[in-house]
Amino acid sequence: MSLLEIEGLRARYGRVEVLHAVDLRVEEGSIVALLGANGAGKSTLLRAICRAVDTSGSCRFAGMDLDGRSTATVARLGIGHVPEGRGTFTDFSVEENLRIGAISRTSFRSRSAVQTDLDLIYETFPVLREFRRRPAAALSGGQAQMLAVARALLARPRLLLVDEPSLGLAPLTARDLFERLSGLRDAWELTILLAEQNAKLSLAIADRAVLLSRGRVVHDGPSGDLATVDAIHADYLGGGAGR
Ligand SMILES: Nc1ncnc2c1ncn2[C@@H]1O[C@H](COP(=O)(O)OP(=O)(O)OP(=O)(O)O)[C@@H](O)[C@H]1O
Repeated sequence: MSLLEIEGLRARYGRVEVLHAVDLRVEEGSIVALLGANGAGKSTLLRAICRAVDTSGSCRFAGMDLDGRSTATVARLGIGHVPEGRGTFTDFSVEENLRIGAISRTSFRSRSAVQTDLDLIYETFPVLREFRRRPAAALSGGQAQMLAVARALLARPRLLLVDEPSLGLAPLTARDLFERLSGLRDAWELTILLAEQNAKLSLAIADRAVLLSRGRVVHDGPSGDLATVDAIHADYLGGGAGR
């Protein structure tokens, strides 16, 4: 059984369908890159998994049917979402943002477990420790992206959905962030579904790549395969982002 099993998933905004019968499997412990040009449907697919958009079709997480569940329930079941644009509370301090991430679990996990995870976050992202009393608004783009990922981790998700983390980052900053993301898999026993336009960065850390084009999966294969690289080139040159 895969951790995430999606079959025939459709999603729409109002009357416009933007995902058309998408099939996708994500194995536990893997990193899967969800690639595609602007408007391909990557963000919508992540929102559909979180039940934040009108969907039909089958979506199962750890064997549980997500149909009819609320976004909050999906989060409690163990799916963390780092949305495009980060979604941190800019007036709050870095540490307040992190503690907000842990709220969903404080009822059943002790405060010391949260503190242990905070320490682990600060080991992984030392700059967040350094700036923990600063407002999130004062962080650079790369630091803000680290905070967004870190905040999602504090809910202890099994599956982390990360939307376009490289957006707006300088190339070196983006590479550093992706290397950290890759390291999180082991340290946090995570499975990661990474929606990205930047194919090169994503393929460097992913086990598998799924290519979306106009709301359909047009390729699904190991990230190191030539067929995968060819499919991405063809799609991006054909009408895509060309990065
Ligand atoms: N809130 C919305 N209301 C209506 N249409 C939307 C909405 N969000 C996205 N869309 C449309 O859905 C389609 C898929 O968009 P989506 O944002 O999922 O693509 P994407 O692959 O994530 O693109 P990008 O890389 O630019 O973020 C696009 O045609 C887009 O215009």
